[in-house]
Amino acid sequence: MDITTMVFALALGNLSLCAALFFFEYERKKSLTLSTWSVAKQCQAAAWLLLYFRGSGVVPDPISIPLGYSILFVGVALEAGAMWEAAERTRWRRPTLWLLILAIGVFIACYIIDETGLRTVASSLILGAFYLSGAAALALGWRDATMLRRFVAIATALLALLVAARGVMVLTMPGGWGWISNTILQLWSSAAFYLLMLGNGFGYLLLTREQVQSEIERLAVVDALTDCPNRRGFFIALAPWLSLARRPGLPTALVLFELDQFKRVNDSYGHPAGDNVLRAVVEVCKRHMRDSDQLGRMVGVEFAILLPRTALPEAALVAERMRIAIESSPVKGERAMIGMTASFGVTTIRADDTTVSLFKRADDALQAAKAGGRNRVVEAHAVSAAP
Ligand SMILES: Nc1nc2c(ncn2[C@@H]2O[C@H](COP(=O)(O)OP(=O)(O)OP(=O)(O)O)[C@@H](O)[C@H]2O)c(=O)[nH]1
Repeated sequence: MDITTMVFALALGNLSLCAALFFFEYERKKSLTLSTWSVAKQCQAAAWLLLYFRGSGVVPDPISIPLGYSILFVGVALEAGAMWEAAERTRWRRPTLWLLILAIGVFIACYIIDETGLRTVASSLILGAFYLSGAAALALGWRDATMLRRFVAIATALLALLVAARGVMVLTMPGGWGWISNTILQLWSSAAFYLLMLGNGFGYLLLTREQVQSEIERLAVVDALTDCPNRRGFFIALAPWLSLARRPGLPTALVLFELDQFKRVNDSYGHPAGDNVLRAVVEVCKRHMRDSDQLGRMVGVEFAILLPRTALPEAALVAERMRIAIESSPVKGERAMIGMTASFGVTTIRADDTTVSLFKRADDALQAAKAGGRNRVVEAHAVSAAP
């Protein structure tokens, strides 16, 4: 395959990726990362098309070369940026912008000085460096990465080095090295671009897939609104403490609390304000917890706190501190400060407890606190002792 045909294949490949992305995004809300990658692919498609038309003699060199390569640099730099963004390193934009300005400046200067040799050195080194940056983003979190992701990172790095090697060869051995002539190197370099197009496509899809997967796994155990464990996450944390309760030693306490008359907050200030109150209450509670304590959102406005190695009187004291803190920490709403109170039920895990019996006891105490006028702490034994 001659170089012009390879460049045409690169243009077509990038164009087909653009088309696939366009239809994928058509009915979806665009994510920022996907947009960056889309623009990268569009730039690359436009650049390779321009370079193909140069090869076919349609667009003259003084226009197609500086413009085509500048657009290609932008495309490859954006592609690397999309990789960094997908790897949750979002501060790539400013350095990339400066590097791009520098790269385009150096390339045009090299082109003016020497239309073939120096120009090839500059373009190969610049493109190789940007591709290497994408490989580095893929290699982040190497230890936990899947084999496929490691493969894509290594393949991208090796191909990037092959692209850059052409520049080094042209600079150090302009006449070629043995049977490796400049034409063969040019062909290899074009093949490397082709494989990079495919490899980076995989790389990008892998990164985004991993991100979505980990978010799904996180949301299975974490409440999206308050960012504390949900019912499932809390029960997972509770399980070992239930088993430990069968052995002699310090007890573990469970505090169950519910915000009082929360419906009124939603009705008076709106649901978003209610959400803010929930987030603020969680923050207030966290300030009164030890590192080993565990807070979870059970359902609606009901929360549970696990207090390891804490006896009932101490747990009641912690609950009382939280009750006072919630009462004295009104949340700033759009129209007014929103005051809040909560009712608490406190118990400790018994040797024969199951999750059901434990929560039933804590809930009975909580309901007793509600029935007793709300904004108070009730210990479970007081409920059991009641006639
Ligand atoms: N803003 C907001 N409100 C919620 C959320 N989850 C549950 N709620 C609301 O919380 C309110 C809970 O009301 P109830 O448990 O019936 O009772 P209450 O108004 O809190 O009154 P008492 O429990 O009797 O003190 C309901 O209006 C729910 O819609 C949430 O995630 N965000």
